Amino acid sequence: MSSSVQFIDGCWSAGNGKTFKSIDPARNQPVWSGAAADDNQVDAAVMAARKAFPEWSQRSLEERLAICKRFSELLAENKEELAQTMAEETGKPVWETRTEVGAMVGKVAISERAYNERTGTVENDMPGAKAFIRHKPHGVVAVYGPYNFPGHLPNGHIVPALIAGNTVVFKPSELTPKVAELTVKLWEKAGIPAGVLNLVQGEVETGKALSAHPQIDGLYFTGSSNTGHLLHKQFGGRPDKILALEMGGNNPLVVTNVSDIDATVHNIVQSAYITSGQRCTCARRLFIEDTEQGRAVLDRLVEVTKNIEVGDYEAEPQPFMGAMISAQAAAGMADAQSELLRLGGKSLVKLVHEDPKTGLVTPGIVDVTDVEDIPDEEYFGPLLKVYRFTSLDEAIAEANNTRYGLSAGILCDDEETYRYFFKHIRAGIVNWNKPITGASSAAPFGGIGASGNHRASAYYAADYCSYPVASVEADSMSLPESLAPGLKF
Ligand SMILES: NC(=O)c1ccc[n+]([C@@H]2O[C@H](COP(=O)([O-])OP(=O)(O)OC[C@H]3O[C@@H](n4cnc5c(N)ncnc54)[C@H](O)[C@@H]3O)[C@@H](O)[C@H]2O)c1
Ligand SMILES: O=CCC[C@H](NC(=O)CCC(=O)O)C(=O)O
Repeated sequence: MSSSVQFIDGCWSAGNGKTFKSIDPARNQPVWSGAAADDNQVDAAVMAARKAFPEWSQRSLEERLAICKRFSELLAENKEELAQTMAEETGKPVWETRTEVGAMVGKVAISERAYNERTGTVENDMPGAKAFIRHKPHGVVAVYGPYNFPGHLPNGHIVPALIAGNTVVFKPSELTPKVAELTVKLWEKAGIPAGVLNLVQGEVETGKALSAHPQIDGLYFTGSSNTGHLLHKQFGGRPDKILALEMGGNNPLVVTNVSDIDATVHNIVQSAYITSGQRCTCARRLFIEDTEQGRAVLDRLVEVTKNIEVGDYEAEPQPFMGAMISAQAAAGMADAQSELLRLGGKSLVKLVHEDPKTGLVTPGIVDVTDVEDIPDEEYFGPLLKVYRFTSLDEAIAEANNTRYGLSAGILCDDEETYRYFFKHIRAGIVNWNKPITGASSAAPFGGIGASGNHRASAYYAADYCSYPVASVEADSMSLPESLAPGLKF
């Protein structure tokens, strides 16, 4: 059991709340355990961030960046240890967790560029004065992370928030506390001043205490749509607080008129099954034209899917898919499959959760073409629903028939078809002949509908990390030549 797991005001201390633990889902072994932060500790973390804000926000951008750059170097130096810990806590194969650490390393340079380009200073001449656009940090912000990218996604809020001059209270997923602890230790080593970044570990109670704290100025959340909606309700009537929500999706991928069947299937597999289907951008619904060619794509997809390697994160050669986050999550996917079959879906590839003690699960495909009233749910795992269609308009209408709107894509040879799709599809990420996962940190990242609240992250995270200030400035004053009616001087 780790004893000092909370990082508050520059000091590590034990939690005063309930003990919780993380489990290696591939091997069913304990990884980490510690006590949660109770309400008083959450309060202490927020107040430490409040106290640290004036000094941190008044530092020059260069000074703040120097610490962030040192953090980025330390991430690179500690890549293997962090990637190994991510693999143990999430079950993701190490080839993938190394990529995740790489994305964290790259985030600092991208966020610096985004800060300058999107929230830098703009100066315009006007008669007898200058007009300026400048930006100021909000103050104390809470950052919530999900388990599927326990390093990269919270990092995508923390780095731009710190660059902009905010101070942060970080509440990681309770399923990946060790990754959070290691990451914050690297920030400490990088020289982050006391109180500027605080870590409160714990389960939902800790999250609730933080989101309800009156002294936070904003909350940046990446996680499920359910939790995001709860937070949105909680922030109702609080226009003074900034809330950025990055949530899930029920993402469609359309296939029509493709000549390279293997390339098509590769894009589908990368979209549906990477990270064992545990990416918010994963394809959940595959629309395939009911033609000879469409059927050939589907047959090949079934064949390739049956051969996808699933296994332990350290296995050599490496599997494409590791374990899901928990045995419970894997069982949930098997239940989702049963429900689709009960509703009339036809299994094309059976998702199998063989060992109930682990999160290891094989990928599945269910043909739901003839099923009515399919739940508009994000099944967060390797289960793909197939819809056979006869007209593109019908496919697009069904693709849009969701409360979500995160990612969408089309695989087709013809550019006109893509342009038409682009015009009619509703999502924050729309790709052509590429997987719909693997979004770039150098682009905005967010969805519409139940997927987000129009505060896109990644490159646009800079936007929600500060507020714009408009100023008209003149270094001297004089009476205008013509006065407004009714004024006498
Ligand atoms: N759009 C994106 O950028 C993005 C990226 C990754 C994951 N996701 C989504 O995240 C989900 C998986 O992550 P998860 O299961 O860890 O999400 P989650 O919503 O269960 O948890 C996210 C965080 O919120 C906290 N939390 C949970 N309930 C809370 C409450 N009532 N009040 C305050 N805090 C609370 C958790 O402790 C955790 O820290 C999927 O739905 C996925 O699509 C979205
Ligand atoms: O699970 C959700 C995130 C998936 C991932 N998106 C990003 O990495 C966005 C880029 C960023 O935040 O820097 C993906 O699209 O695979």
